[in-house]
Amino acid sequence: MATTVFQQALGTLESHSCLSSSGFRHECGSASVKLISKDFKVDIALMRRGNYCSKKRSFSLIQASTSQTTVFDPVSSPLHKTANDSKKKPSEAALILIRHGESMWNEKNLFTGCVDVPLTKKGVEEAIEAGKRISNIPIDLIYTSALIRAQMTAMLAMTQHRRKKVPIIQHEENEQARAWSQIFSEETNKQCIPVITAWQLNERMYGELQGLNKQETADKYGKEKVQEWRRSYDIPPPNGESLEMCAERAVAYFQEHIEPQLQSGKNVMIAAHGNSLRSIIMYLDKLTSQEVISLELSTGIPMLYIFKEGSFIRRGSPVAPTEAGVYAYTKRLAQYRQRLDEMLQ
Ligand SMILES: O=C(O)[C@@H](CO)OP(=O)(O)O
Repeated sequence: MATTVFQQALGTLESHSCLSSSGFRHECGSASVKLISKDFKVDIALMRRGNYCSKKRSFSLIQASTSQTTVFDPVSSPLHKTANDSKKKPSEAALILIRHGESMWNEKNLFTGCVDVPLTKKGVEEAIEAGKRISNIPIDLIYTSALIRAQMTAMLAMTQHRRKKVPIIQHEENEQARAWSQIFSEETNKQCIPVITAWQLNERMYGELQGLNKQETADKYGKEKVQEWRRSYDIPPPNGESLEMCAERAVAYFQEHIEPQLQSGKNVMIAAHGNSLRSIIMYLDKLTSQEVISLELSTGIPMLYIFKEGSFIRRGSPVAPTEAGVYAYTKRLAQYRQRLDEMLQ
């Protein structure tokens, strides 16, 4: 083979790194994981500096059926591993964050919060466009909020994915729901991506602003007051959640459920909301409560992070499915992309 995708990608790494640098701090802390028993209990001492630092967490790593799905993947398939590779633990994984596409209340400029509003036609198109941008990035597991706009976005984005795996919502609300949604073909199972819905990833609860027009609210209470409710870190809107309160559930969920998946080498996509994702990005990028004020997320724009050796490395937003810089950072991503090309030619 003449020039591999990896080699091409490496050639452009430098320029893309510059493009994706956003002024946020990228240095990451470290996480140490210690196995303390055979029943999957782990003790994770998160030694991160910043607002969520120095928290020692102890929890059971629940072996959800979703995390046990054995998937054929050009990157992780034993067919492509060398004897040496198979001994190594995966130390890197892709993490895609995506805010839902435009909702019907975004269009009407209404405070939405936890009200369960669907996408507009434009939102549907944004989700499909986002799917094209990430169509070459491996995804083993999808997390969404419990709200339809995030779920629609994840599903629509996956219609564009080149692996053509089928995203399947996991119904674990009770034993019957679990039993009735079982798949009885191992082969079919391998071609599915589990989608886990979690209320903890919902938009922050906007209290008594939900359903109010943003402009009319600013006219009534003053632009500064409304901006404080919308973007300050610790001032909640009337009877609603501040970003800090939203972070308490969203970041805790991320740390307890999603980080262990990344640590085990699973590539994850999270489809959620402006503020639940702002709180997660604050954690990933170690933003201060001042810095997060100016963090704005557009609807339907995917953001890629690489989780590597306990650190999150922000790669920015892929502008196109073949953008070399996206694949340059890790050899695994480059190999995945190359094998996809070979398989799907
Ligand atoms: O209305 C909302 O729920 C959010 C996101 O659309 O609005 P804001 O931009 O004020 O956080």
